[in-house]
Amino acid sequence: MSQAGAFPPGKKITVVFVIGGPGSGKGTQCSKIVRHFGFTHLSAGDLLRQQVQSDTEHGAMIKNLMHEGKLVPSDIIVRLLLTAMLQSGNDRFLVDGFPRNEENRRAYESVIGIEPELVLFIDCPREELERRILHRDQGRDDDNVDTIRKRFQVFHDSTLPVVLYYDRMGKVDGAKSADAVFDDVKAIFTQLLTTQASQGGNASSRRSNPPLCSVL
Ligand SMILES: Nc1ncnc2c1ncn2[C@@H]1O[C@H](COP(=O)(O)OP(=O)(O)OP(=O)(O)O)[C@@H](O)[C@H]1O
Ligand SMILES: O=c1ccn([C@@H]2O[C@H](COP(=O)(O)O)[C@@H](O)[C@H]2O)c(=O)[nH]1
Ligand SMILES: [Mg+2]
Repeated sequence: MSQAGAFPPGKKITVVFVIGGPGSGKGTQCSKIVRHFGFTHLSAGDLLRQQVQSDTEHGAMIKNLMHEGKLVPSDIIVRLLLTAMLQSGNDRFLVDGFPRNEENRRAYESVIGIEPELVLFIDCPREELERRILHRDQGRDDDNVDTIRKRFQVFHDSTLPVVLYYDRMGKVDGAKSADAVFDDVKAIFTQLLTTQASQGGNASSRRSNPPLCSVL
């Protein structure tokens, strides 16, 4: 059953999914969007890492799956996202790195049920992604050559098909500099928020709107 009713009645909630390969700059762009457009950034990976660090009920299982580059069960991540959304008090959310597969998408739809108004897809060649991750130096357990290969495989096999499910997709060239990518992101968000303001409502990602940007 959808939890959209868990939000204050009459409050319009805007959700944007931010998707891209490992190291494509999702977190980097989300920080800029937060500063510029006042969204709350919910990184699915960060929420899971917090669970590992706080040694919670599922901490050990999550740690092992992440180390293997595998996906954590949908119910866990959806519950974390919903809790973070409700706690934030905001009405604009960037969901970074989720959904990762079809099962994630369905679980989100049935539990949270707020259709994303945009799927921002950050496209970047694999060699560049690998280079960035191996230079990231943030102490992430999964930033090693073996796990990176597995994460790429999951992205290619499971995540890309989910991106294609959505009509309302904004695709940017993530191989440019972070500031140049943000120029493109800014244009997409400005268009989204302007359209929302003029329509006084949602511009849902599954309605027959033209894509904001070129599709894959
Ligand atoms: N456009 C860019 N050009 C060069 N380096 C970048 C760019 N965007 C981000 N980076 C760098 O690449 C690394 C990965 O970026 P970031 O953590 O934002 O990616 P991500 O998509 O969130 O990755 P993950 O899926 O692994 O969480 C970081 O070190 C970041 O500083
Ligand atoms: O929806 C999700 C998001 C993430 N994971 C797991 O976390 C790691 C790291 O994710 P980042 O987005 O790169 O921070 C990912 O490889 C998965 O193991 C997940 O299971 N579900
Ligand atoms: Mg990230």
